[in-house]
Amino acid sequence: MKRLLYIRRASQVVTVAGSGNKPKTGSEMSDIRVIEHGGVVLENDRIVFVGAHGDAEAWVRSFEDRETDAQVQRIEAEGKIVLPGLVDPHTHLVFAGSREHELEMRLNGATYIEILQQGGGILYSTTQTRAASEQQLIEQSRRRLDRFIQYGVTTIEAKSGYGLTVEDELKQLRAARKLNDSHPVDIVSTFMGAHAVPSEYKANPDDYVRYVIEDMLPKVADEQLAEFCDVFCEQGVFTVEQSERILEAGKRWGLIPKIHADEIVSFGGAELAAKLGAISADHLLKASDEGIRMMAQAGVVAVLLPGTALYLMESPARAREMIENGVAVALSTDRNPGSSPTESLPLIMNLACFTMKMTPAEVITASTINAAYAIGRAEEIGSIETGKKADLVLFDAPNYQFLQYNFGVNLVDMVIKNGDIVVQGGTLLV
Ligand SMILES: N=CN[C@@H](CCC(=O)O)C(=O)O
Ligand SMILES: [Zn+2]
Repeated sequence: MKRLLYIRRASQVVTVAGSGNKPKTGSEMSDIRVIEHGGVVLENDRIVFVGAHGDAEAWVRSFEDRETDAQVQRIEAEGKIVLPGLVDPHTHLVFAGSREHELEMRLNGATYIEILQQGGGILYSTTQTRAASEQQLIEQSRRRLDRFIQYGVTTIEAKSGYGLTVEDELKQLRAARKLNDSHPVDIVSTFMGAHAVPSEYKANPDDYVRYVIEDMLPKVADEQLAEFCDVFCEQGVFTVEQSERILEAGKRWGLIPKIHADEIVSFGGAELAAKLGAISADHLLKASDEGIRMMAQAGVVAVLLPGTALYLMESPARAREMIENGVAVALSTDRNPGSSPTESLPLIMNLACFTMKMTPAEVITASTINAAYAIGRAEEIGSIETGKKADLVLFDAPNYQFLQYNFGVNLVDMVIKNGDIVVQGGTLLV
């Protein structure tokens, strides 16, 4: 028997359609294709119709005439807006513990990199993650996923990078895979063995680079545990040359490059992303003019993380210059234990408006279709178009601007994942 879910009379359906086969750039980022008083019809896990109310009613009636034993569940969405399920293209989901003790260190003047170089930061989380079992990682990360979906996020990318040994990196990636199989949020995995140089290699960072290339990458590829390879390319972490070696090796194993680029200093990360044809370069607080120009030309998506800039008390990335120069911009929480402990992508969307001067329409593009491009999923998710996955979020808002106008509140009313209602009235059902 066929089963339809029909969301009717939404005050707006924000489809974010029309990107063709590339991310939205420049003025396209403002073109979010809103249908006033619209409806969306889902059949099992697919979108089968989207349009104005009258057309949606006619479509469903004709369907019911044809399929007399079909089940149609109607969801009244008056006063609400419907968006594609939000996509978070940069998280460090799987780790153990937390680092609240670092907040006061930073308030007293210690920098993020100084804390890392003293064995704290990423290395502190590495110690905790190494000590945790795969099952413990799954349990801690599942709670984070539950919060993600309550904020309307239906797909995330998740990186390894708190193991920094073969076994512990594999443990993180296997945990992500099991979570993907058991939780409604879809997880796309990235191998990030080059997140920091572990203490045991402090004196010989190049040996660690070799270890990542020769010992970690083949195993990750062999178990098909990741689609992307990422590197923290930063002064005091991995040099441009080391990053290039790792990402080129990743490519040889079929992993698509991503880069943590120009976060703390202008370091050539954006330029390297363009040179390697990376799918995204992320952070970019200190990206150079030339780096921005090269990214636009090479079609590298800029994944911007304004929550991290705020948390590190730094100026945010130059989103306006990027958009004006033709770079496709996406947004992310950067969920991690040390520089962005939040699952609230809607808060990040607020921050993108208020700290980077992105408009509400650009922010929606950046959190849906462009984010989907940043993780190679744009054919399936990121917009409300027939044939795409039935991943939707309904916000208790009369129009899309209302989302950015309100600040730090969760307006999610309903989340539909693969055609199933998983959040209703803001409450998690699964
Ligand atoms: N900058 C490097 N990595 C993470 C932070 C990881 C951590 O501090 O634990 C980031 O993207 O912000
Ligand atoms: Zn990160």
